[in-house]
Amino acid sequence: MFKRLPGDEARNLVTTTPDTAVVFRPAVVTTPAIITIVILAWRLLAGLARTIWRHPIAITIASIPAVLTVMYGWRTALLLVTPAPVGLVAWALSDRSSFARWIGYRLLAWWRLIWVYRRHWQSVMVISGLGRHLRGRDYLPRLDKITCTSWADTVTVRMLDGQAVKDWTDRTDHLAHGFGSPSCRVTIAKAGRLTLAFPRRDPLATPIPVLPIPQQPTVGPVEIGKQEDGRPWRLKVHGTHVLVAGATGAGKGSIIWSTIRGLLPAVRAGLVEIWALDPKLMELSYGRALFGDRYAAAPEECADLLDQAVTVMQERAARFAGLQRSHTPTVEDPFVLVVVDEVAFLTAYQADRQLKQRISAALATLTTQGRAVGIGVMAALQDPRKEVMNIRNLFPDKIALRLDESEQVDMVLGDGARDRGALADHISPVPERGAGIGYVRLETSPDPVRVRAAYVSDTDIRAMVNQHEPDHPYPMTADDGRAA
Ligand SMILES: Nc1ncnc2c1ncn2[C@@H]1O[C@H](COP(=O)(O)OP(=O)(O)OP(=O)(O)O)[C@@H](O)[C@H]1O
Repeated sequence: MFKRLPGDEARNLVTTTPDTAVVFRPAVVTTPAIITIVILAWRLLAGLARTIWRHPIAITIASIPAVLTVMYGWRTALLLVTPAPVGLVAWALSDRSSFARWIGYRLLAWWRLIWVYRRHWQSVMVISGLGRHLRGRDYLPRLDKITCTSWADTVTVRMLDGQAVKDWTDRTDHLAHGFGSPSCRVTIAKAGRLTLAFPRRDPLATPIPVLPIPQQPTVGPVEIGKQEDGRPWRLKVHGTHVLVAGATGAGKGSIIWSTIRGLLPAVRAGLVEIWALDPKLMELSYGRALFGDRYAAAPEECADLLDQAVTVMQERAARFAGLQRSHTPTVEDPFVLVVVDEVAFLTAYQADRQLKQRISAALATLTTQGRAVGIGVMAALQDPRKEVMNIRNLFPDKIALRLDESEQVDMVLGDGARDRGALADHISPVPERGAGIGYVRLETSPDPVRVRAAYVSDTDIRAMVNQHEPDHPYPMTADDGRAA
């Protein structure tokens, strides 16, 4: 127990014994001013040398005007130097993206390094507990490199010896707020080094309008929206199974419909069949004509349709055995995508035990053996708990849209996904701001990617149906509702 004592050295004097007259006075050695000046000058020189060493091009460019002024006087220097900034402005105005790539983002990175990261580094590290203050010295993780993209800063750091990645993933909140960003995502760059991504703005803040139907038939990854870095979000459906989890109104429909839309030309070419299970009688019934007689709503019909899919799967497996190990879609053996909206209606909430077991067994069979023979399952559900969906781990690719609770994120995307920045429970419940936004964790990568699906409105679905099947038996009119 330390006790502060009054007096002129109060800050430095302590005693371990309460109410005692014994006082330890630290010896104060006055450093001569000249030594302090030499140390400061040395630090200044070392800093200058380090800057020249690290940024030779920037230093050369910055010193050209000064050198020209000394050699030829300021008028000539001004005349010689002016074309450079004028040229840069012209470049920026005429080709913004190449200017940003070569000059703009580099300048921004330098500015953000000085103004944001270096300025706040020490305080954020110490207060968040990632740095240590021991015996008067700060031990801080090293800030290595900053790069800027159109939407985020990527900061490479070297961890302190003995630190674990979890030490950082546990503190993403501290880091995000400390550096003035809405979030922070941590990925491993290499042993001992991490990459922290701090978004500066949200490129997914506004809804993405429906994407055009592809010109060519494709079963390859289907473009269904945009990734956070601005690149298209292409969802693989052939050769995998996809689980889409999200609370009510999270936008599961936009993922299902964007996928169907992207596959339409292949459906028309006979390379893909979409089998729809719509136990809620809401989402898929609206585009029923696209599925022909591969559409089921009543639980018994759904069970029958799933059994049919299993039969197709087994028949193909028997035929392919020993001949081919992967499936190539053909008109004879098209890729079958079984789309299930609200799968829990058929499993957890199904009162008929026998039917429930039949459906669960068929789904488990398809998800364990279907992908090699060209049968894929895309299932949507609201509640990802194991009691509701005990086969969720059989889906290699998972998408977490807005979820109600933070624990649900790891249930959908797997352990540690939320720590790695998949904040699906923070997605806005306001449809314009949050519907269709989610995090994807692909089989091949542990790092969740933030995405937004394009919004396929009722009018778009109607247009798809009318364009695909002008003579279909379920004509769509402007008055049709989704629950038709
Ligand atoms: N990608 C999107 N972009 C913008 N808004 C969207 C998007 N997807 C859906 N919305 C909006 O959110 C609303 C709810 O979407 P949707 O019905 O697809 O959610 P859901 O997850 O299927 O909900 P539920 O489980 O209750 O059926 C839509 O009516 C629409 O207004």
